[in-house]
Amino acid sequence: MMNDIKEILIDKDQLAERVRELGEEISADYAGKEILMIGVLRGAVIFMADLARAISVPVALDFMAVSSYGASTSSSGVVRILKDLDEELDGRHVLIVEDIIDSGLTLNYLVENLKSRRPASVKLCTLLNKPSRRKAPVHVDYNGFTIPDYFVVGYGLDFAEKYRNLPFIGVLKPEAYGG
Ligand SMILES: O=P(O)(O)OC[C@H]1O[C@H](OP(=O)(O)OP(=O)(O)O)[C@H](O)[C@@H]1O
Ligand code: HPA
Repeated sequence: MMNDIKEILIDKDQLAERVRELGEEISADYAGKEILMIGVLRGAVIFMADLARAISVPVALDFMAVSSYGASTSSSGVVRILKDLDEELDGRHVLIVEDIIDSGLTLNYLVENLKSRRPASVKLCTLLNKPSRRKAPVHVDYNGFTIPDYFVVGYGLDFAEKYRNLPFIGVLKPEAYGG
């Protein structure tokens, strides 16, 4: 797997430190409340597992699966719900957890979808943000790192289901995705 990586963009220690900071900020903002963390499968799982343990207020976990990419490096623009929530959102404080916001199409759709279920609040936390690629507006409440327009993998992020278990965020060599 390492042979396919051009450079390490964010190493393991930088990830751990930023997750700790986000956890502190979120814990302070939600003092006295309970958070329903909604992870967007599958990429957010690793970030979410670490972030949940960095938060000191009570959290409940639920997951949604949506798809807009398939085995491609650019979004098709069509968001499909593959798995819906098990929890009701009525009166809950929802924190959506994502690994990356790229075109914004996935989150633009998801935020509106979740708001329509009458939660007490909806906020968004993303590990990575590529604002230069935005096609649809998304309000980001908690942002781990703003990154340039590179196709990145690792720490949950994949290319065609590969590289999710790398412990860092790395830039994929173009030849690894046929570019
Ligand atoms: O801002 P956008 O352009 O919509 O892109 C962001 C979405 O794309 C990725 O998911 P993907 O569909 O690759 O699924 P995965 O999480 O299973 O890898 C990522 O996890 C976000 O959900
Ligand atoms: O850079 C990326 N890497 C992996 N998955 C993604 N989904 C949107 N952008 C990316």
